[in-house]
Amino acid sequence: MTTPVIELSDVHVVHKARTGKLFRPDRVHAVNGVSVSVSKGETLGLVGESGCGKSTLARVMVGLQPVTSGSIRHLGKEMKLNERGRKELGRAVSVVFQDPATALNPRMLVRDTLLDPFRVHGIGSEKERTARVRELLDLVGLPQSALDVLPRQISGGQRQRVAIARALALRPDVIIADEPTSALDVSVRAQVLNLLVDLKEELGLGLVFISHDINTVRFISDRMAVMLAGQIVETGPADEVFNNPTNDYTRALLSAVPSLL
Ligand SMILES: Nc1ncnc2c1ncn2[C@@H]1O[C@H](COP(=O)(O)OP(=O)(O)OP(=O)(O)O)[C@@H](O)[C@H]1O
Repeated sequence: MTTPVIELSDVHVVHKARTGKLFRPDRVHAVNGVSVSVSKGETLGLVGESGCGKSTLARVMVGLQPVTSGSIRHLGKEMKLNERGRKELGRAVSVVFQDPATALNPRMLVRDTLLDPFRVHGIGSEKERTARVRELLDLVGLPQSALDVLPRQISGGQRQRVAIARALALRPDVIIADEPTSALDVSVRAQVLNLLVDLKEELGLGLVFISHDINTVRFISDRMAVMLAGQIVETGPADEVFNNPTNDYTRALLSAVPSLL
């Protein structure tokens, strides 16, 4: 078996609650003992309803969220979440967020948005950076003329392609796509999903696809993990989970019965 690119073991994250209302717990156990991994060339689908801890888990994987306990390994090496470890994880794993309208700087030309990761990490000469930026546009199916526009001058689907290009800039091993199509028009959702799948295959990436929609997760994933209240309650090959769910909550998601939780 190949070494997973990212492997989390028994990760816990406890947030301090945002408001200290009466009768409301002052702590939220957002991730409660999660062990999960993703390998190169594999799509792991993470499904669960709003508030179950998916985004917190995504932030852990990219090194942005300190963990209360548990370990994170990158290519078998345990990562300490100090400045160096965070930087290493941040290069190996990148994220595509839900809404490209807010994820992209509205005042930055696409060219500068794509050059930014190289500038921040001090990588390459100006000429090498420009060549790589042109390559990135090709990879995500955008014309070179897109370099000189602002995010608001292109469509939502094109903006998400820019966000995907930026996520690919530093040649990560893993891309985390956190509800990457929910803010887009229905008509362009399938195109963006197909682009992610094509890129995963072409570049041998690990892809973590996060969604509350189990049907989309099944369509895109090799393996699926179902999350409920900070825990993974079911995991396995996507078709198996979809066709023979063993957990009641997975069954509820599949039959689209509104959950009372
Ligand atoms: N920085 C934070 N401080 C305090 N509580 C937080 C913080 N981030 C998340 N939470 C809480 O932790 C729980 C899990 O949130 P998280 O955003 O990870 O879930 P999610 O499944 O991604 O939800 P959504 O799909 O709505 O983003 C929620 O109860 C949320 O309110």
